[in-house]
Amino acid sequence: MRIDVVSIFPEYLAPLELSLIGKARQDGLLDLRVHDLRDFTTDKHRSVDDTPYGGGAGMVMKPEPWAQALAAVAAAASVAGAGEAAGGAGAMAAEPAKPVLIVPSPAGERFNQALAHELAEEDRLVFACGRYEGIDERVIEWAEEHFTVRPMSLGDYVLNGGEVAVLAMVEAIGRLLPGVVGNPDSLVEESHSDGLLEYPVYTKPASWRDRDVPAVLLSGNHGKIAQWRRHEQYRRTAERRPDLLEAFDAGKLPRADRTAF
Ligand SMILES: COc1ccc2nc(C(=O)O)sc2c1
Repeated sequence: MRIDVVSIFPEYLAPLELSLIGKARQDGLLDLRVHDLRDFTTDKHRSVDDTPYGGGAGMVMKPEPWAQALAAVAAAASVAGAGEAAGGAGAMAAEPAKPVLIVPSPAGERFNQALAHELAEEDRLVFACGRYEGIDERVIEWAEEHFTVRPMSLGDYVLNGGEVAVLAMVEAIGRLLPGVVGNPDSLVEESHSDGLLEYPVYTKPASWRDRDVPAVLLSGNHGKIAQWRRHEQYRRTAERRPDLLEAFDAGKLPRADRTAF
């Protein structure tokens, strides 16, 4: 997968050079490139914002730098994509699918684990990090010609810009790519992988500050352990995220067990 991120604060994306995502980049599992929006300005002040039409507080990001930056990214990525799609030199170049352009925004669709899995299947993702009061809306309209545009939000709160949302989304998506996480089994039983929150985990010592690990986990009875873990998932989800439980089919657990917590 190739990911391009455009931002006026490229250094904000430095954490993506660390840990699992950083290693995935070094191992060639993820081709992630960060671009400075100011490199696509033409004035001596490298300006990227201006006052809002209609008045109001704050500034709005100018459309032309964004169009220049996104067109450059689309062109570069499509060259790479065409090569891949055509199976190398000599073959007829297949028309690559339009990259997905994710625009972090409080006015976007809510990002979640299902979307992380969906986006992890894409060949290319482009992220446009807004700042100030946002990006001139005409950029989003124009971008539809070159991208599948998806405004996306981390949650019902407002950040100062898109970079923090991109850090979270790139980590959530990148860790799902083949080979990034050492043991792919660890992706199976984590929160939201099956619609429920994950069960509690414990390690040595078996007794710590007068608190003992649940005895079932020391029993060696794998059937009982699986049953206990499943029950804990339901209990935690009911306590902390009843909204998820509503979305989760009650038919997967006999009614009698559900009333147990
Ligand atoms: C101006 O760009 C912004 C501003 C706030 C904001 N908040 C987000 C969120 O996901 O909460 S994304 C985002 C982008």
